[in-house]
Amino acid sequence: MGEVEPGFIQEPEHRPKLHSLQAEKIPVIDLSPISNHAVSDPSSIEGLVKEIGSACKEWGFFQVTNHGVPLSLRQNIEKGSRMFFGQTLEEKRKVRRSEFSPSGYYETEHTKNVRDWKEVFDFLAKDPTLVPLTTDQHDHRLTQWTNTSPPYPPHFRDIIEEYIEEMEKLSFKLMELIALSLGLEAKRFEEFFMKDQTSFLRLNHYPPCPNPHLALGVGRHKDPGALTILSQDEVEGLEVKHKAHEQWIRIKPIPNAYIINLGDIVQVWTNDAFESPEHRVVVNSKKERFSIPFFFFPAQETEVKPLEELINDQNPSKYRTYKWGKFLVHRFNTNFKKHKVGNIQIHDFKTR
Ligand SMILES: O=C(O)CCC(=O)C(=O)O
Ligand SMILES: [Fe+2]
Repeated sequence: MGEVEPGFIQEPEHRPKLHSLQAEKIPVIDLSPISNHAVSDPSSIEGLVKEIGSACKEWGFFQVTNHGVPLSLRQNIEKGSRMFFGQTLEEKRKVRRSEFSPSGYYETEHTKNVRDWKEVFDFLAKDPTLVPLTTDQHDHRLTQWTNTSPPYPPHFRDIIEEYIEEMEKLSFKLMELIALSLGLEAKRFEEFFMKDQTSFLRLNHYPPCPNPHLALGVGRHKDPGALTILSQDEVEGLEVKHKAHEQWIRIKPIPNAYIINLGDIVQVWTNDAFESPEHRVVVNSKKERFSIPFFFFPAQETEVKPLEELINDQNPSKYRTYKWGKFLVHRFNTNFKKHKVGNIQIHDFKTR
């Protein structure tokens, strides 16, 4: 990626300030009380559940330490990602994603119709992943997405698969803590993910950018799934918008911690008690940056709507039900090409 061509340039109001506020305040939560076992005795983890609940309420964004993911596995995948992106464009394009499956390499993603300053490799957690064939609400046919294997570095696919298993384990634990923090049973969310989840892992590479004040690594957006577990390297760039102050805040990398953010599905399930935070990635002119988000997505047939237990006459449902699979396929189709209209958003299902 050489010049900042017009397709990358953000409208003036969305261009980044290169000296943003530092987020010392983003909660850092120690998961050691649950890192080696499932959440069996809620009373032993009351403090932790409270911390999770307030982090979700105030930010929808937090970091976790002592999360139980082996460091060696993280180092292996980070090294593999550097080696993969270090290849020539010609090599990487041999494993390009296609119109028929989102897995593979691509460097033309658009967020809100502006091109992102990044290149990406996507890998599905389940191979095959079952999804609707079309976005048409009345079309019940399904299709399968399958993975594209990165041929280099050697054994990279095995490393990715092993890493995804750890991401899934951590996601289930976090969803249990979130459920408890809402006064629900720990396993309340499990059914949506046990069979046919549509999660995927993304390797992001943000090359140095000659005009970092004009472009973004990823434009402002909310993640559409239930939650995201992000590994970022030591180069800063991720920014989150604080709900109350409306300011962009830079997340300071903590070595070996993971950044967790809630996605739109949790916002709908909780009827806006927890919100999915808007975030973006700023690039810089000197250093390249790598990150690895895991997007925890439910099964395609999931009907997303506020949970019965969390709505009542005083707090009626704010959303119409939508089918996750249709939403996902809609997103995939619009991200793949530049479109005149914006992406589908949970806002489209808002009733009040
Ligand atoms: O690279 C990052 O720090 C975050 C990337 C991100 O927000 C995304 O891929 O959805
Ligand atoms: Fe994101």
